[in-house]
Amino acid sequence: MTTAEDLIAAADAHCAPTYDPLPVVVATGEGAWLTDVAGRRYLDMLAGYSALNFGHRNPRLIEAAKAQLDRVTLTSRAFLHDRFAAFCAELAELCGMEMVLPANSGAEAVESAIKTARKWGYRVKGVPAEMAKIVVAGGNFHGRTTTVISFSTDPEARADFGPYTPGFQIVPYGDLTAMRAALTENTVAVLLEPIQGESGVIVPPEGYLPGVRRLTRERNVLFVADEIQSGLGRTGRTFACEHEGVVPDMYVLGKALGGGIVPVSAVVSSAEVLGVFRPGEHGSTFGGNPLACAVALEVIAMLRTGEFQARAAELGERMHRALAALPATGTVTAVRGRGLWAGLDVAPRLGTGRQVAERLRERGVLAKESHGATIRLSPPLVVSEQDLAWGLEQLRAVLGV
Ligand SMILES: Cc1ncc(COP(=O)(O)O)c(C=O)c1O
Repeated sequence: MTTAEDLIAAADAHCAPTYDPLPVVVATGEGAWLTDVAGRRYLDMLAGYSALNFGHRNPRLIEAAKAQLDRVTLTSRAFLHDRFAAFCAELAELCGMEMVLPANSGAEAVESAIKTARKWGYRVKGVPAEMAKIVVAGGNFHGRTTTVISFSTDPEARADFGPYTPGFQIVPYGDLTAMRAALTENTVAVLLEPIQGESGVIVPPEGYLPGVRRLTRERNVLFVADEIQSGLGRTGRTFACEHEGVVPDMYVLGKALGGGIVPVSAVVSSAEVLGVFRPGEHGSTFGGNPLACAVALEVIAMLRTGEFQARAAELGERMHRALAALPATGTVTAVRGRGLWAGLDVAPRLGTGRQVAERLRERGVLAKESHGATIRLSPPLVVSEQDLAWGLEQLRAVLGV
């Protein structure tokens, strides 16, 4: 039998070393649980960075995917297929918008949103050629492509990948005064995560998102919400923006939209904004493919029930109540988050976030560190109350409380 050690060594030998995965080799998954090649079970408290909101191999999604596999899987956009119109219409409706630009990965959708905002700036707002500016926040994470890392403030993500794409201005996250000062007549968009995921689950101060909405409306600037990680139920609402009653001009979606089965992403906006394109100006061979549409349609139908959002809100409240007790123990210096999503900063005496993640793994819980001392928790929204409580018990045991 091939052991986990053999498989890890083979992956190390043949895969570009862009990741440093925990030493576990998964063989199967179901709901909130993964099983490794030796048959050991782990509670998945990461859920593919929120791509698995509906759990591993969700039966409804598997059924939708299998049915579509038996019909047609790819046409490219050269021909329409019979799931495409429904996918666009239903996703637009879920977002309270009118049009969809389909893509595959999160970064591709962010790139598409940037291109959309620039076209809109030149064709609708009347910004002079090559002058469009997009305002983004410090600590952002929007993906790994060259344009997207051009405005990253994370040296690790950015170093040695230049030359960088111009046209972006970085302001501190959560600072409305800085945002107001940054908006000029050539600003076409503000691009923000309503909660910053990769940075450690940073929730902006109350009033920030409505303030950005007000400012962008006053200055005729598009408010682009990257809800790739925060959206589709994770925070207890369909969109994180909803917690403050904010409706952006554009949503960027990905991850959970494909139910953890197929990569699906999209830009969703008004007909005025997405209608700026003409055929030939943008495209994607796999964007909106039949398999992606079939799975995403089922994801949308599941979100329409409101069941997953309610579950994230209820279990999230329990989780945050349990986590809120940790700072008093001196093991954790800060707890942040919303819904079934949390970032904890571990006290330095407990070691690095990575070391804590390793100790969690030894106890049967998979979670991931981010940036040194932070541990992120984002279990599938289908996790049972008992399993979640067990996972949090393992966390307390690792912290020694
Ligand atoms: C907010 C946000 N935007 C964009 C991305 C990039 O998505 P992908 O990895 O699918 O390109 C991520 C991924 O973590 C994300 O969290």
